[in-house]
Amino acid sequence: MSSSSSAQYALERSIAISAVERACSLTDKVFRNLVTADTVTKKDKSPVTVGDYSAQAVVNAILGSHFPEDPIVGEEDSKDLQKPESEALRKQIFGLANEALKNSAQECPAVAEAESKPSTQALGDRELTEKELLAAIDRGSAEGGAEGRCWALDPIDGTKGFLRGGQYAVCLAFMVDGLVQVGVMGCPNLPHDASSAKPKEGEFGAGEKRSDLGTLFIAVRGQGAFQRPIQGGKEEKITMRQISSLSEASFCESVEAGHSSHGTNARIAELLGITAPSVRMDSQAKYASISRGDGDVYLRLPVGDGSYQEKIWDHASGSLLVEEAGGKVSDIRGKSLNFGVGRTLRENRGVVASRKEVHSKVIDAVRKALEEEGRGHL
Ligand SMILES: Nc1ncnc2c1ncn2[C@@H]1O[C@H](COP(=O)(O)OS(=O)(=O)O)[C@@H](OP(=O)(O)O)[C@H]1O
Ligand SMILES: [Mg+2]
Ligand SMILES: [Mg+2]
Ligand SMILES: [Mg+2]
Repeated sequence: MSSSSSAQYALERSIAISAVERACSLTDKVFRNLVTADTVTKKDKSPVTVGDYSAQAVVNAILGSHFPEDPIVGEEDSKDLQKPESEALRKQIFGLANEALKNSAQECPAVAEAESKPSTQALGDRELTEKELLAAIDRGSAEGGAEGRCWALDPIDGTKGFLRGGQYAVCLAFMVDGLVQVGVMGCPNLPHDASSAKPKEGEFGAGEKRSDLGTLFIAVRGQGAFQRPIQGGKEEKITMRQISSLSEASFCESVEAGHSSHGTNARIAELLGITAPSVRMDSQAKYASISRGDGDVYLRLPVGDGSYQEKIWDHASGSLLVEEAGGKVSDIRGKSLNFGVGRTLRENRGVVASRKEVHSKVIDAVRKALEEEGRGHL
């Protein structure tokens, strides 16, 4: 077994933090300048597209300059962006991504140190060309697998939350031989302290951002889970809440019923004697929330025939955060999530995350609820 000294994966940790911070300030800017109430009523997804593509370009360019050999499994690709009718979109992405990459070395000591080594290519000295930016986005087309180093990136997780002015997350994970070793998650709209008043949804673009919003979560296998304000500040260790009985627990679930079955969740709560209302939240902010004790159980039950394969970038960083905060993450049958079989979690169905001690009880309730619905085969 490898050692878990804090030096292990220190460079991957700091480069990942720098990349996620940079992507978060970009997506925050996109939200403030491009998302309007009109965008949402008209179901115009273009701001999300600009945000997704530019954030993936920025993170991949940073990873590519420091770890040129590392494959990246990222959600987006540049196929649609290459179409002639996407020229305006390409221009926007070009401007946003280059601005975000500017001065990357000066702002982060770890990045500056790494960039001073002759083996890495400095970023920010000159603008990336459009071709280089598209290539950076397509660096995310790796197949994943069980061997060697690999990154998983979701440039904007919870796209619907992003548009609503609710929760979304920039999620980056580093894996070795299919096992997540580093997870970094930036949640620009999540308060540092959950007990502070919830941010109002629907304040599209206007006004100053509340200073207590924006939290960065970091986990390294064997080294614990931490959070700090995304703008900078001291990291604090986070752990899941200690509950003496599952009946005191509260659930965290998706906003979209099409992503996770709300009805089955309600039955599971009943079986476990849980009376607290479920907290609904978009994105991997759900994993972050239970990691610091804002809630206790994250349930993501398959909808319909259960054929949807979860994507590795939707769970890699969040699942490590929960494990390092004292939790256990599995699929609905209690099987560990296998991140080493490609771009999806094709060996798993759904996700259940909770404190280790109560996990098997939650799995039993999940099985019972699914059997009652005639979906015990899932
Ligand atoms: N059918 C189905 N089942 C399960 N999951 C699905 C499904 N369709 C999409 N997705 C993925 O859900 C990601 C967002 O998950 P959330 O938990 O944040 O859902 S939600 O935002 O509350 O809707 C979302 O991630 P992003 O695309 O990055 O937002 C999708 O990858
Ligand atoms: Mg996602
Ligand atoms: Mg996404
Ligand atoms: Mg998406």
